[in-house]
Amino acid sequence: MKCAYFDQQQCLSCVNIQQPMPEQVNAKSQVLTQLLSDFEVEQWHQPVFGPDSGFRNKAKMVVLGAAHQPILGIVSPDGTPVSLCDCKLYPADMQQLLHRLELFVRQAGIPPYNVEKMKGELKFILLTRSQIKGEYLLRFVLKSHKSIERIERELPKLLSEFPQIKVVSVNIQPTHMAILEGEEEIFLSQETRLAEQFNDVPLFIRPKSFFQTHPHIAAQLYQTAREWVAELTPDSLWDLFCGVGGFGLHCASKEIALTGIEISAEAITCAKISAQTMGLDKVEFTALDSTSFATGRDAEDKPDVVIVNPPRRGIGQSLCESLTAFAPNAILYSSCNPHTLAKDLAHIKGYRIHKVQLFDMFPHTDHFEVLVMLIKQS
Ligand SMILES: C[S@@+](CC[C@H](N)C(=O)[O-])C[C@H]1O[C@@H](n2cnc3c(N)ncnc32)[C@H](O)[C@@H]1O
Ligand code: SF4
Repeated sequence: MKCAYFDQQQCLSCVNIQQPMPEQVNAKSQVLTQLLSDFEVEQWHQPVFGPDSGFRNKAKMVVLGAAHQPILGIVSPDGTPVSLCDCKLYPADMQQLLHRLELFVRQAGIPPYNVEKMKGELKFILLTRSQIKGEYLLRFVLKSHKSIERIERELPKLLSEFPQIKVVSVNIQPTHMAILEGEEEIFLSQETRLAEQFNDVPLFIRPKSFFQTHPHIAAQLYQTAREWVAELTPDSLWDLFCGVGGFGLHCASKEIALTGIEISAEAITCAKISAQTMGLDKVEFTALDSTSFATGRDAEDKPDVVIVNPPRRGIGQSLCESLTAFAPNAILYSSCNPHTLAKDLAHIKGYRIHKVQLFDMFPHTDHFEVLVMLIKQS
């Protein structure tokens, strides 16, 4: 794909953008094969990839420039601010809204936060789009409460032009640190969650809950997990690092019991609403650390299948040892980092690697998602 920002070295996020998608996916497959070369993989499934543009549902824009001329984008490698409202990773309607938000900041007269001078108010604009209805969750990350009134003053006009914006909130991030968001979240809309749907599963997105950034691929990933789990005909499942519940909710049913564990309380709230909407009652979602949850459980308690989908650091040795100890019939490991995946696989004992499939969740970058199915050795 062609990207003028990349060609002019203004944004270098998509390191592989000049390669056609099939070539990118081939290169990723080779990396994965190499990293798993110490293991015997019974079935390699065809990699899954999607369109090269318009796929991303989340924009994290740094607010730069000045109140009379704000810029939503990034600081380019040469230090100048660059507006990324035209970034082709976003669908066309999202690009249009990003432009309108630049105008919003100007009309509201909110001074962008200047990291060097440690002055200004507006740090980031975070925008998430649902693929099911093209609706939006819009968040303003501010240094203090000072500019909330200005946002409230301009908001009705924006919402009348873009009625698809359903949730609006302000996040207060008072520290100077390079973190994206703070503890305090103030809703400026009646609605507090964005409704999404992958396959036939209703999902909900709230501020501060992780959500997959490539709906087209995420839907196929969850569907594949559902099909692989169905082959195992389990009575009970654990979904560890479950986020808003995408994996577990695809695999559970009225008959199959599901326990979902996730550190973020916001995400657990979303998962519970989904389960209720789906009429699943053999489901329990709890906000806990996955390793603490799994440690010390006795074998009586063990589920037939465990799904894990950790952050980039992987599940770690301790959780690998717990899984080895209570030995469920199968483990599905969905990973966004094949390096930590390979390390973790070496620590899970007594399993064979039945299937592996690559999902190109992060096109144009070196990153990708892998789904692995482990079956207990008999
Ligand atoms: C890669 S995301 C996956 C989320 C979910 N499975 C999905 O498909 O959207 C990893 C999740 O792990 C959660 N997490 C991070 N550390 C955790 C921990 N120690 N225990 C439980 N969950 C954790 C994060 O909040 C995040 O939601
Ligand atoms: S993130 Fe957008 S602007 Fe940056 S290189 Fe990728 S496509 Fe281009």
